[in-house]
Amino acid sequence: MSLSVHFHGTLGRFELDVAFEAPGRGITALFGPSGCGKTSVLRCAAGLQRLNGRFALDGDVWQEGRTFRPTHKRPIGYVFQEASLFPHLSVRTNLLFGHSRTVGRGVPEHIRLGDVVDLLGLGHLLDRSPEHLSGGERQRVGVGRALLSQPRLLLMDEPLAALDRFSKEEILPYLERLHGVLSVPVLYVSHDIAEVERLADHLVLLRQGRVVAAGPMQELQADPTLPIARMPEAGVTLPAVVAGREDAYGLTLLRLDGGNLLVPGDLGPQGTARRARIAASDVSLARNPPEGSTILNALPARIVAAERHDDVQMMAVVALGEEGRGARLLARVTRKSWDALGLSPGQPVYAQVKGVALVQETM
Ligand SMILES: Nc1ncnc2c1ncn2[C@@H]1O[C@H](COP(=O)(O)OP(=O)(O)OP(=O)(O)O)[C@@H](O)[C@H]1O
Repeated sequence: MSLSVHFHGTLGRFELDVAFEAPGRGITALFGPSGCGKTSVLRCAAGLQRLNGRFALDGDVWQEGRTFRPTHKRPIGYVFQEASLFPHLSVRTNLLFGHSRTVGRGVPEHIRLGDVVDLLGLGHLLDRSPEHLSGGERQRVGVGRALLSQPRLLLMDEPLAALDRFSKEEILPYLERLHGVLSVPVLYVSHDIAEVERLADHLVLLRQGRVVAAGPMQELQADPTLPIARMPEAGVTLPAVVAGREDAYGLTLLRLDGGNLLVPGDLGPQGTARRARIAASDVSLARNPPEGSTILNALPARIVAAERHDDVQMMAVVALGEEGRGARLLARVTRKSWDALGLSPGQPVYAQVKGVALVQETM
């Protein structure tokens, strides 16, 4: 853990008291409903807002007691909802804007123009004017510009919120590549759970200025007591590796921790790393190996926890593998079948996976 965050104080009538630790690598998402304090935490991290508390990155203290490093002395890149690019400068010059103010003044260059151009697919746009870019392209330039200022921390505040669905889909794969390629940690604010699940490795759930839970994405997703498990789209995102093909049927075998899944399509050569999303509504439970079913995937697992979801449904957490030591899935099942099968935590079951949505490449 090398990002240590604690801010407390009041903003107008809003009380913020947020403390969490996060890894010094990868994307940490701050997620919660509108007005819960996400942007305020980011502004405090940037030094744009001063509340009491402490902020340290890799042991380097930016705020503590009377110590308060002003924004211009914090090695951060900040990406907002809309990139404010200079309209009279080319994309290349816009990209290099922060670069000249850091590398030009002796800051070591750990992120180079060529790397950013490759990562964000900007090669064909370099000589264009920002006025002739789509919304998604502008945001990619905004991200590139922030990275080229050689930040040690990237702050992203709803970077996709202003984009239409099509542009969002276009830019997401570029952002997905960020955490695989760069070692710069990212604090990422969003109120869109689908976006957060695609991008983040670590999650901080906020509510009314407080941290509800913080931890690795997978762990929090599989906690039936948290508000994200109550959302209709609840599910888990698991690391997976392509383990083989069934060419005759157009299927790919994906290896998860504790079990294998057959999924449609060509997901790349053996060994390709993927992120597989399995929705709670796509998992059902059986006490015996299912016979005569069209469902391809029935994985041995063990029930580890269960919560009543509503009047009709239960939310169960199952851990894959006969011993129940593997990855955890959520399963939303009716209370009626839960009772009829006499299910309870500790029992061995078969998790029937009806569908695997979103299978992304990770690098
Ligand atoms: N400088 C300020 N003065 C007074 N109130 C403030 C200030 N900054 C933030 N607030 C209040 O703090 C609360 C949290 O705001 P914040 O923008 O951090 O929430 P958020 O979770 O990012 O919301 P959204 O998702 O809608 O952007 C809001 O009620 C806001 O009005």
